Amino acid sequence: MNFESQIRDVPDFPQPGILFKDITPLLADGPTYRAAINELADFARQCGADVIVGPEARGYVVGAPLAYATGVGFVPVRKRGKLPWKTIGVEYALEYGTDRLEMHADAILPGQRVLLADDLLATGGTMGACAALVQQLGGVLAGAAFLIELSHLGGRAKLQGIEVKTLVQY
Ligand SMILES: O=P(O)(O)OC[C@H]1O[C@H](OP(=O)(O)OP(=O)(O)O)[C@H](O)[C@@H]1O
Ligand SMILES: Nc1ncnc2[nH]cnc12
Repeated sequence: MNFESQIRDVPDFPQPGILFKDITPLLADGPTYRAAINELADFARQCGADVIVGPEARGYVVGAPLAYATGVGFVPVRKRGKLPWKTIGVEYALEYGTDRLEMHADAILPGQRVLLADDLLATGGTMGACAALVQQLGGVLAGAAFLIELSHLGGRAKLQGIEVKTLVQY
């Protein structure tokens, strides 16, 4: 399946100098979206994932169908102030800005095998923060799955020791 042909480049979004990788054409094409999730689901099964963790918002369009496909649960990571229950949180840096990510304090059980999922790995700030949240709760990082990797931004360095699967690399 040619995933790359369904990813649109948008220069200077959301700010000058950023080449934004727009996945909405891929999501809008049913067979391509399904093939992408199926490929990442095979990886999730190989990792022996007990639960999928994904950050808002685009992490949900990868993480939630992966959870459904593999029959495990999904845990949302949200930006500050959005989760209703007791949370743990971590500050993180993005390719364009900084923010705080939070997870419910009871979301992961100690020893659970966690697969991290998102649409895109850039600097690794988001996934590094998700990994830190999982580790704070005693989860085991079983792997990390993405549609896209921007290799020149070196995000894998923030996921050392974790098996990483990406479908399209730039
Ligand atoms: O590897 P990084 O440098 O952390 O960048 C990747 C993250 O940036 C984007 O999310 P964004 O924070 O723009 O939020 P969104 O999903 O709500 O658009 C993307 O969906 C990843 O989560
Ligand atoms: N270049 C990029 N395109 C789309 N999403 C991103 N998240 C961080 N960097 C991005």
